[in-house]
Amino acid sequence: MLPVKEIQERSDRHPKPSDIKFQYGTAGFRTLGKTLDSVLFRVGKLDGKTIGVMVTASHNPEPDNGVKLVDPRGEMLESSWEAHATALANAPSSVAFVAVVDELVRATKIDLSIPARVVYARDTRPTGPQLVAALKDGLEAIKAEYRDAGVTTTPVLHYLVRTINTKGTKDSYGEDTEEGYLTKISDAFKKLLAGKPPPPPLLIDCANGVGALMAERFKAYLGDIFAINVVNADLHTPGVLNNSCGADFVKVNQKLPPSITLQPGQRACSLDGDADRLMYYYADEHGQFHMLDGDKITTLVASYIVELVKASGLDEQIKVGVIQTAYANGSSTKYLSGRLPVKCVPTGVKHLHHAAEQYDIGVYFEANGHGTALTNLRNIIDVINQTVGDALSDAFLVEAVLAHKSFSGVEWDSMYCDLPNRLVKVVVSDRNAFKTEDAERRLVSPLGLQVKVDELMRKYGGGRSFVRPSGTEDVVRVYAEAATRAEADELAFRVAGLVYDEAGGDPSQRPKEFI
Ligand SMILES: CC(=O)N[C@H]1[C@@H](OP(=O)(O)O)O[C@H](CO)[C@@H](O)[C@@H]1O
Ligand SMILES: [Mg+2]
Repeated sequence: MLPVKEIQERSDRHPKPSDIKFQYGTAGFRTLGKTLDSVLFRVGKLDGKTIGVMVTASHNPEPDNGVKLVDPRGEMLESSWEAHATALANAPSSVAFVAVVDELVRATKIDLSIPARVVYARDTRPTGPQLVAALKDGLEAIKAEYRDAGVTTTPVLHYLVRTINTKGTKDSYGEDTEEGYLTKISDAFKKLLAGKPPPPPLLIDCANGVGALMAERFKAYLGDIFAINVVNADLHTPGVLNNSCGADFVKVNQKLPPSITLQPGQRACSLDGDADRLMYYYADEHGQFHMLDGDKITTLVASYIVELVKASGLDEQIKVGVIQTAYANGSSTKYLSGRLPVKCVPTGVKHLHHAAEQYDIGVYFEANGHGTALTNLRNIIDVINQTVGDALSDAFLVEAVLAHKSFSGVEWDSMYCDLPNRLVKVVVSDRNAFKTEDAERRLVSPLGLQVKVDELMRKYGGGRSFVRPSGTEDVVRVYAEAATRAEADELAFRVAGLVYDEAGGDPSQRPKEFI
């Protein structure tokens, strides 16, 4: 029996704002932190097994917050559950909410005699404690068993969910503690590096977010085999989170955070606000900045794995594949396609991860640095978080591969040369009017718009552009790449102008850079 009265009474304390319709986007619910209280109260009611709830808005500005749900395997929520989560979040009243819970229990045959189990964590955002309190209230209303993992990274929470659910089984993934996580990854990294000269010290920009806590803790576990230098680790000053630093800043601006100076030849990396995203970069001999994004990481790691598999003579038995999204740089796709199967899927780690599982070894990184490799190779398997992209463990993997190949940033970067590209946001009145097919590479709606995009593309040799609605922000994104910087910009701004006009944008507000 559902404790209806209890749920209803407590739900009344967390009313849903009537003017908001919550959407489960590319990476969960995400919006201004202060509007999310009712969502947090409601999201815990999902399953009989241990699931995870991560309160974070990742690379978004500090006032935003959000919630990511982690399935019992420690992976991103199955899409079938997203509809349930959305229905729960949008029930207009506590009475309607109870009815949705009731319907969910019946439709998915949840056994109410087994208490729901939830482990939750939050990043360092100021709205985190209040949202966690709402979540706790919701969990108590349904008499769930819960564990508070405190302030930690998204990958640690994914790790905890997997270890809790596999505890004592043959699939045991490790100790269900932060120490277990740190030990597992650092031990495997040390084994991978055995016999190789230690990599040069690595500067890690933690975006003034929770990744700093974990990076600091790793130091003790890495001993003297690998030195890390943690910067942008201010967890106290208001407003600094993801501000002019972190993975998103580097990717979007294609430049160093102003707080960082690199010596010629030095390599460094940036995490995002919940440490599941990684951008690498280095300074060349003239001190010039070069970015090594998710596509470069895919290329480095996948090529290395292909070499290992070939060297072991197992290339007939072990299927290695790469998964990308439409945002992958065309040059990376070209380079990789000549060497192994490459598949394109819609944006969002949940799509990439599930596609990667179809291979014996599946490597995926979004261009913006979310990713991991799912593999059966011992040592590699342990250094990489198998549940979700994990910026710190990904960085260790990169360092290990570079050490094995005796590569510096220069050799890594020269595997292929990025096509100049531009990403533009277009604010429209209804982004849901934009619908896509072919892994988001083509528009099916608004009708006729794709034909016009195609016409523009044909004018640029090697040009490629596509339009899709964002799943995390209220905008439509336009991506373009072409042979030169100027052409990539021109194509992107032309397509952006087209989208703006087609969507009925106000001519007086039209951004001046749109052509
Ligand atoms: C172009 C781009 O960078 N899109 C990002 C962004 O998704 P959108 O659906 O494009 O808003 O946020 C996602 C979650 O963090 C991330 O997985 C994805 O790569
Ligand atoms: Mg993130």
